[in-house]
Amino acid sequence: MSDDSRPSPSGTPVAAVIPAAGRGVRLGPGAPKALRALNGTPMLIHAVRAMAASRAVSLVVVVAPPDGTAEVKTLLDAHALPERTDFLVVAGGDSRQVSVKYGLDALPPGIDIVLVHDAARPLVPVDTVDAVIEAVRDGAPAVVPALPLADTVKQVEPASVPGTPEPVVGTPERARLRAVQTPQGFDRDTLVRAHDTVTDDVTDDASMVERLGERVVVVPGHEEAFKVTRPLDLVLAEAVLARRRANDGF
Ligand SMILES: Nc1ccn([C@@H]2O[C@H](COP(=O)(O)OP(=O)(O)OP(=O)(O)O)[C@@H](O)[C@H]2O)c(=O)n1
Ligand SMILES: C[C@](O)(CO)[C@H](O)COP(=O)(O)O
Repeated sequence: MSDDSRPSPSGTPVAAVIPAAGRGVRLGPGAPKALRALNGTPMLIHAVRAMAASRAVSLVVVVAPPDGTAEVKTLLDAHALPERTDFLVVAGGDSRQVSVKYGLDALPPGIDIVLVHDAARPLVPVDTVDAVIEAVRDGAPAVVPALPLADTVKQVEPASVPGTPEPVVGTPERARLRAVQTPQGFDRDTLVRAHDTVTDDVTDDASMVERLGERVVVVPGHEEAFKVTRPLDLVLAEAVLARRRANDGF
């Protein structure tokens, strides 16, 4: 998986926090989403390999389902992972935000850049990971990979009577919208401050940094960094893996 011929990027060590404690309700009944198999390998292992494929990443912290830390440790031991990377497993919380916080709390000193990467985005290419790291090293306190939208987006109000159509109240200019992926990359102190300060419910870490008034920038995301959320996404993920196998024997 990792290409050890790739030169190691210079700079401070980078850690990746992988929130993997969700249940995967939208995927349907079964094991916690991160532990479900893609091409015979747990989604989480694909995500861990995607982070460890970057030669800049020296530590991966997996935030496991609270009742699944032993199982996750066993999985990490059972799968071939780069020896140059260290791994830690901690228990997650009730929301993604809390799970990420628990991952941050486990980071040792000496890590200056932190990636936060969904276990549910198992197929992000290493070039995207490295592009995020590079942008943080270039001085941005927060970096998100993102893609332009294919669909037009409408803003709605809740329906006045449940079950009836929702009124549309606006159409944001699509050219200025981006669909945001992970890994999101941060200056560690900035991200820790955001998690210590912001109490609103948010759906990504960068929006916490935005609330601090700090600069957040976008780098190009990748279509293979999509989030496995609903059953059709599993079909797409298997197809991407089959294409990779056909192309380069992955
Ligand atoms: N309490 C939680 C909830 C989510 N996550 C993680 O956050 C990532 C993105 O969340 P999402 O895709 O929404 O996963 P789930 O919360 O599992 O999905 P659902 O909302 O369908 O239950 C996933 O890797 C998930 O494991 C987490 O670590 N802790
Ligand atoms: C962090 C994220 O993947 C960026 O698109 C997304 O916001 C996670 O959202 P979810 O509510 O956990 O599905």
